[in-house]
This record gives sequence, C-alpha cells and structure tokens, in this order.
Amino acid sequence: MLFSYPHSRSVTVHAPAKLNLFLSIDKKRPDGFHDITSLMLSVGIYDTLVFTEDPSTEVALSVAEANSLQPQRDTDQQIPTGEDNLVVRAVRLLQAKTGTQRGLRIQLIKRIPAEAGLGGGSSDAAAALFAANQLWHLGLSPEELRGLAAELGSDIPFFLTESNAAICRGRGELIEPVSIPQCLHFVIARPQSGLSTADVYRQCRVGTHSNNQVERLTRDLASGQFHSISHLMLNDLQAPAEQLNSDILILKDYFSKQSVLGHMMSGSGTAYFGVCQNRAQASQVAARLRSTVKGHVFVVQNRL
Ligand SMILES: C[C@](O)(CO)[C@H](O)COP(=O)(O)OP(=O)(O)OC[C@H]1O[C@@H](n2ccc(N)nc2=O)[C@H](O)[C@@H]1O
Ligand SMILES: Nc1ncnc2c1ncn2[C@@H]1O[C@H](COP(=O)(O)OP(=O)(O)OP(=O)(O)O)[C@@H](O)[C@H]1O
Repeated sequence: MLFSYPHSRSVTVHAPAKLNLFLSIDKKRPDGFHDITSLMLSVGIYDTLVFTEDPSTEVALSVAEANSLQPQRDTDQQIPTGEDNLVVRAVRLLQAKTGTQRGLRIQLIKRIPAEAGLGGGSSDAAAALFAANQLWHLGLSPEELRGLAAELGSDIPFFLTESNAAICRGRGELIEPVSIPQCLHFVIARPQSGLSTADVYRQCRVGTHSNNQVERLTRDLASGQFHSISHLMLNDLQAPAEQLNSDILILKDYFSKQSVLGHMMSGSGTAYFGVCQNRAQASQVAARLRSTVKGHVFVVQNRL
C-alpha cells in the first residue's frame, strides 16, 4: 500500500492488486471455507482511494472509473456504491468495534477489474481500515487491523502486511512474509466476463501438490532461477474456473504459444497471467493479446 497525507484531514491510498503464483486447496473446513496454501505477490495496478474526514457522522462513498473519472454508469462492472461495498463494510466494522461515530467521505477510483482474482475489493478494504484508523486517531495496531480484516474477507490481511510477498495459509489470513527481491515482469489479461469467488470454490476439489512445492517456487523466484517455475506454479481453482468460463481456456491456449517463463490463472479468476523474461517480451505479448482478446490487458511488475 502506498499512502500520502496531503493535509491532516485527508489520506490518499494507492491500493495494489495481487497475483497468486501458487494456490493449493488443501482441505474443506467445517465452516464452509477451505484451507489453502498460496504464494501472493502484490503488483503494480492500483485503485486510488481518497479519504476525507467529514464533520457529520455520515460515511459517503463515490466510485469512478479511472479512465473517465465520471461516476460509475449502470452498464459498468457492478461495483456496489453503498453499504455492500467492501470499503464501506470495512469502515462500518471499525466503527462497530471501536464505538466511534465519526464521518468520512471516500472517493474510490477503480483500475483493478473486479471478479478477476486480483484482490481489488480486498485491497480497497485494507486501505479503508488503514486510513480510517489514521484519520480517526483510533490507535489500532497493525495486528489488530489484520484481525478485523480477516473478519471481512480471507485476502484482506495480506494487504495490511509490510511485505509485498507472502505465503498465506489457513483460509488465507495466516501470513508468512517472504522476500522476492527479483523484478518480475507480468502480462495480465482479464477477459470481458468475471467469476464469483464463491462459485469457483463451490466447484473445487482438494488438490495434491508435492512436498515443499510452494517453498521451492518461492526460493527459485527469489534467486532468479526461472527455468523451473512453470512446473512449480499451481492453481487448484483453475480447472473449476475453466468449466465455468471458457474465456480462461482461450487465454491458456494463447499463453501456451508464447515463450513465457510460466502462465496461470490468478486466484479464482478470470484474470490470467504470464511471467515474462523481461519488459520487452511482456510488451510484445501484451500487444498481440490486445489485438486478439477483448477485455483488460496490463503489463506490470511485482512491487519490491
Ligand atoms: C481465491 C483467493 O483470492 C486466493 O487468494 C482467495 O482464497 C479468496 O479470498 P476472498 O476473495 O477474500 O474470499 P472471501 O470473501 O473470504 O470468501 C468468499 C467465498 O469464497 C469461499 N472461500 C474463500 C476463501 C477460502 N479460503 N475458502 C473458501 O471456500 C467461501 O465460499 C466464501 O464465502
Ligand atoms: N471496492 C470493491 N471493489 C471491487 N468489488 C467490490 C468492492 N466492494 C464490493 N465488491 C464486490 O465484490 C465482488 C468481488 O470483487 P473483487 O474485485 O474483490 O473480486 P476478486 O477479483 O474475485 O478478488 P479476489 O481475488 O479477492 O477473490 C465484486 O463482484 C463486487 O460486487
């Protein structure tokens, strides 16, 4: 998360997306969630959130598209603008836990596509917990904020860690920061349609990954030994997502014809990414992709 304080009554946060370079489904739990093992990296696509203290007790959110800065239209991706938005839910949770009734105006500028497996809503929620804690001088520790985050969603605590890479376990909230000092170049494509995370988990099966696979992948990425990563990368949600959305198969077919270091779907999809050898290759792969596939195409790096 990148943040700045232009003046003390306002906080601006740049909330990054994430990629899962490894995601194994280890066990279905009695609470309906799944125990997972995941290597998450934050990458350079950002939503921007501006939080301003409000003298009333109101919490007001406006959502705009990055390209137009116009309010979201009905035909756009369905990002809720009211109480259902994860940003508002995060602020409400903080109010309920601390008893504060202070108000906030929030402007959310969306760049991270929703229903993509890129964690956009989760990152926005993490930004809201962080900013409201600062603006309202609540004094919650990072650990306390991560505890609240886990009540809202499994991916949110990751975005409240200092580290830009982590192995996440449990339902995603148990975080082991790792260091990946290499600059990795990604092409990310999100087709026109998305997928609901709950729908994909409903169709998934417990996977069988080999011992220490996530640790070996992390070590090879960290040391720049990229020849093995395509065999170590894994996403147990990809097969059920492919059943639900054929655009993912089209992207898989496209990436399998490029000489990228590895390629896979991120999280519960539908975004699909390739790990490229360098920036030039990433730009070439993205240019060809833009002329073939409808949707969003990004060239990004991991955040160091
Ligand atoms: C696919 C990932 O993005 C990988 O990082 C995450 O596991 C999903 O995390 P998330 O979007 O924060 O998901 P949540 O909002 O916590 O849960 C949405 C739904 O996904 C399912 N879910 C989620 C996480 C998990 N470990 N097991 C699950 O079964 C549950 O049905 C849940 O109702
Ligand atoms: N601030 C927000 N940004 C995006 N979506 C939001 C937000 N708040 C609520 N939502 C709802 O949450 C749903 C999933 O959004 P999100 O972008 O987090 O999904 P995702 O890409 O599947 O993320 P993840 O990788 O965490 O599963 C959307 O369909 C949208 O209706």
